[in-house]
Amino acid sequence: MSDAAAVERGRRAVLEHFRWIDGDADTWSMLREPVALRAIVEGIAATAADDRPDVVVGVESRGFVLGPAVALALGVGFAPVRKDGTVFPGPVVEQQTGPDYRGNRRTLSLRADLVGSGQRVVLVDDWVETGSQALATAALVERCGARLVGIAVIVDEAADPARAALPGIRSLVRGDEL
Ligand SMILES: O=P(O)(O)OC[C@H]1O[C@H](OP(=O)(O)OP(=O)(O)O)[C@H](O)[C@@H]1O
Repeated sequence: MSDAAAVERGRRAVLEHFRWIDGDADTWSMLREPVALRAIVEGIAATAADDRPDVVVGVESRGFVLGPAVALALGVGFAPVRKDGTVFPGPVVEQQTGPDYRGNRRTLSLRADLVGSGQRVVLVDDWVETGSQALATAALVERCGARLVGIAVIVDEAADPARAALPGIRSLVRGDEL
């Protein structure tokens, strides 16, 4: 069972600190305040705990901030999903995304030696909208012989087609609450 009190503390922190800035979502300011940062990290971890991950993955760049913190809270390790042909030594699998919320297509990469065959993987990020990056991450994880069993984010604004194709999305708030 997830820790409902921790999820609620995370949710309150997001609703208190979230801002729109010139029409763009600001999910950085909420991480600046230490009590909110802890509440958000622990809240995401509480939502993800039921998925019993062996490893957390996070997509560059906001997933690199939240992912390791949530992994620490869950007592598991972290593996990065990098974007767009960056130097990434080791046995790498690559996957192109569909158009994201800005219409951009990305090439995501994951090191196959960091995700073990048969492992349960949870994706941690700040936001899911079109689901393009989450879908590509699911494909990468599968090609490593593992399985994406859940997605844990601050904000769930997932489009219906992506939601149907993805594992369960757990979030602190929905997009229409912001
Ligand atoms: O559901 P989607 O349409 O794929 O969008 C969600 C993704 O987009 C955002 O990242 P962004 O590409 O803005 O990169 P950033 O974290 O470097 O700002 C967000 O952090 C997710 O990773």
